[in-house]
Amino acid sequence: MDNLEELSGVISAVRFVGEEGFQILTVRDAQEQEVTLVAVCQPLNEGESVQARGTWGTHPKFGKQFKADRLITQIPQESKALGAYLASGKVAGIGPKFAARLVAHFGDGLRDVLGDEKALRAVSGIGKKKAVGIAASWNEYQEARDALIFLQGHGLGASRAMSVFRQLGQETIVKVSANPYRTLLKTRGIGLRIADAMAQSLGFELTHRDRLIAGLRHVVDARSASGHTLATSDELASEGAQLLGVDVARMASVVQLLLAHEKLISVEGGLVGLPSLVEAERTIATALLARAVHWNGCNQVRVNGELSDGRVLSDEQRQALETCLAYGVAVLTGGPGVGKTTVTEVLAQTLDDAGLELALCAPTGRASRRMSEATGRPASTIHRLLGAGASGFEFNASNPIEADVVIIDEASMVDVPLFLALVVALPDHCRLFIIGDQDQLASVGPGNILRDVIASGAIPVARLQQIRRQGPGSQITVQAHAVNQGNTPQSVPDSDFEIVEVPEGGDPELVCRVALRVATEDMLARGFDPLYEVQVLTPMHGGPVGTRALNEAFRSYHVPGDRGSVTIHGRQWAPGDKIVQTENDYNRDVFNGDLGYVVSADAEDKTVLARFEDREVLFTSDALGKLQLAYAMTGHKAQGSEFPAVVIPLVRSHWHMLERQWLYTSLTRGKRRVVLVGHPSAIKRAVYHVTGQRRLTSLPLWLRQPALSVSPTHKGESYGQTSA
Ligand SMILES: Nc1ncnc2c1ncn2[C@@H]1O[C@H](COP(=O)(O)OP(=O)(O)OP(=O)(O)O)[C@@H](O)[C@H]1O
Repeated sequence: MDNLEELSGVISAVRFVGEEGFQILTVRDAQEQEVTLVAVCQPLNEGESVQARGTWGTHPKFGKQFKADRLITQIPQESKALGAYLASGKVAGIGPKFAARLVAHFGDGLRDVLGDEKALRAVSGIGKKKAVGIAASWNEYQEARDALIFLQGHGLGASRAMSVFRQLGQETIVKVSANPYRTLLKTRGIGLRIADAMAQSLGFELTHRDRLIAGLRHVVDARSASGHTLATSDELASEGAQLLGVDVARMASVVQLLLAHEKLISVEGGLVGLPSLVEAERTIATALLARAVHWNGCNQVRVNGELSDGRVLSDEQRQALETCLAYGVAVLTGGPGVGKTTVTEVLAQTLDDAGLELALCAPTGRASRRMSEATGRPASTIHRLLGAGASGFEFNASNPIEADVVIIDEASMVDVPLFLALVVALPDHCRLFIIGDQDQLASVGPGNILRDVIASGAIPVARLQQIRRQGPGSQITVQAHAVNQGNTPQSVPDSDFEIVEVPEGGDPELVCRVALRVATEDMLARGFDPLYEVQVLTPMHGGPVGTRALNEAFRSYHVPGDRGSVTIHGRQWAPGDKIVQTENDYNRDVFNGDLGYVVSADAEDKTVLARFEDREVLFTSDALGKLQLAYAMTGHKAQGSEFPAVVIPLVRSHWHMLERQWLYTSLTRGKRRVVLVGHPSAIKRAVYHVTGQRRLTSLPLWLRQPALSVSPTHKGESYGQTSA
């Protein structure tokens, strides 16, 4: 049972109508008291009777109000009230004039005839067309109302009910009653828990086939959301059984059912996966193996290993370059400062000199800009290279990109769907070089491309191990390698790496305050601009030292007293606010992970003007949800980006998120200064805690299966048959 209270009354005023059905209303309740009702539901009008369930609360500015969780409207029976209701424009074709005529003609019987076009035609001034229009509109309105009552009656909140009705339309009741799982799970915003509650309310059995299938699909989706493309059948059955509270044998038979219907695909050794992902990995393997052969064209390329600035490649780097030049596909990998960029530069120059057309790309906007700066050549995001737009990718298997060589940087971030899109869009003759550090955090999306390709042994890999970034002050690189090898990092005086320890056991907010001082006053004293050059990275969003708390603290420092801030959709925007884009926006040319600064915000137009590097971009209301404050961000969000200085607060309360790969990735984001601030035990935990869980994927299987190799486009020995 919920603890919701009831409120019923008649709407006496509509005070505010926002987006997505958000409304603030005045309601005259049964005691003739005027109260404030806040609801997210279908548009309501004055004169309408409402019955709401929800909670009373007090808004800091607007005082006492009732927040509705469920809300149904009642259509008045009494002719005068119904006339006022219709006069408000609720039913298409009826305004004040016709409402009055209808009331005069039908009196208290009006409600019963509104859906009957023949009866309506008896009223003077209502012809056939008008009568048909009114009846249709009324019936539609009634159906909508019935659907909302039905959905709420079976436990959906008012705003969810409205969203479901908007997506399913007039057939809502029939569709949902017949198969709540299939229907509701296809609608945006509804997950298994809600669909299941609805189905239970409709009387579906716990062992209903649709419930079991929906549960199993949920388990499979959750696995791919955490990066796997495969699972064992036993795992799926037991996780599904636990989720739904049914026995494992029953779920095991559902796994078999989905396999029989090819909704799951069996790989080998009891492993199963989603057909789309497994097929994608198989296609990737085929495309890579086809290129893993000696490439004749480059025998003519002369490699002298000299850079324009006089640097000469080390032996290790030269070997790496030669491996890349010898094959149609190769991986160039290594930790920070080992010369990946340097080798890429020479590789690109050599191939360019050979007259080949190059395309350089990286998974994020920031990484591609950095690649371009480092190599002195144009580079784009992978999405941009593939011509991504609202309707998908312009370049694909039937319309390949025009390039002889593709070099992709920060490959650890690329997931299976994006890598698939890239490899299928390569022309047959195109070579592919994959550059990245396999010890960085894995891609957000499913798969483990870089690690899998390296581990398979089927694709040539050039490994760089010697640190080339020299100098006594250059400790970031040294300490990053130490962390990667499981050693506790050391604070080195007068270097670019420092640890500021905060005593344990006290208030975790102390770490937040010390981090603030380190990232502002201390950085300023060392010549860094705290707003533009310093980035704070933390493992999580919540808690006293998560992004939310840190952003609040840093905002108070950078925007004291909310200087010049305006409120749009309940969020504050102030000139100078540091923000990050959280999804790719091709219309605005702003990409996931891009950092910007608010220039101005307009409460009236609900727009925010922000500067991204040297461009100003206008964000309209619909795009604001994709922007977040970025004084502090998670290490995951910063993947692929670099900053002049990085401050990393670490506290014991981050415990379960503290992990070596995360720390390694975060501290390699800083180029000129990195400071760890926090509890010594939290730093140790981050170094020693290695999440043993590897992603279970099918790419290594396909790469190792010789039967899968396709005949190479270019004649030559395949990689596995040579001594390279
Ligand atoms: N052969 C070399 N001779 C002299 N300096 C070198 C050589 N190779 C690399 N360096 C220098 O070492 C530093 C790191 O090299 P580079 O940026 O290529 O490494 P990276 O692996 O791309 O590093 P990160 O991943 O941290 O960006 C640079 O300052 C570079 O100029």
